[in-house]
Amino acid sequence: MDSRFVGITELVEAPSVAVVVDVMRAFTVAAWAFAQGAEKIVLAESLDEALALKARHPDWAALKDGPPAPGFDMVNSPGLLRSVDLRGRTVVQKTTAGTVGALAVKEASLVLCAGFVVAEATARLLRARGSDGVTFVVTGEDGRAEEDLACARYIARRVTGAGTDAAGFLRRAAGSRAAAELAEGVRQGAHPDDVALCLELDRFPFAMVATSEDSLMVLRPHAVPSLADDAPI
Ligand SMILES: O=C(O)[C@H](CS(=O)(=O)O)OP(=O)(O)O
Ligand SMILES: [Mg+2]
Repeated sequence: MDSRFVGITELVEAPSVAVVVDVMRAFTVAAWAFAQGAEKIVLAESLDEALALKARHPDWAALKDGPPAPGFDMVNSPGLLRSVDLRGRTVVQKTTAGTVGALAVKEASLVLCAGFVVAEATARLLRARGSDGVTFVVTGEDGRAEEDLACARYIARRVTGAGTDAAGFLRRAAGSRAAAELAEGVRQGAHPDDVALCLELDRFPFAMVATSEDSLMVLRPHAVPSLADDAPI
């Protein structure tokens, strides 16, 4: 498999297969939202669009990064989200990096959103699809965020090679600027457990697939194929 690792601004044309990586924290949060029962996540283009969607659908739950804000129900923190009951709910998510990265590749034929918590499921889905080339969108810090690069490279290795040791990749992510900022309280809307939760390898058994639905980009959990189906097709 040919893997490319690019920042959001380096995307010139829609890749065929895109894995959009945001470890801290958008796609760790998205995975927790599904674990808490959310049916789907609508990725909003802007804060205004998120609020407009919420106004049109008052039963939806709107989520943004940074501090809490009027009109939004939740912030972009896995530690805070893990105690929220989201059964059957639609979540609208808008963050600085993760959701922007996913929307930047909305024309791709397959868009997966990922972090360490869904790494193996993501790799297995790519393996099952037999994808020749995968573009990993490293959403943080113009493509240089250590936590996203480490996760992207780990997933790429898991697609092609068995038995990749995760420890070095997780260490690299733990030493990232994002981890330090979360630990030091620089990033708002955070819980003390956020870094640890973002570094929980394979916490969830599903991948996350984004598709266009009624002109919105919608993220849903996707059960991965069983081991028996793992050979490329
Ligand atoms: O909530 C986060 O951790 C970040 C916010 S920022 O990029 O540090 O301002 O958003 P995300 O899109 O989840 O990286
Ligand atoms: Mg990030």
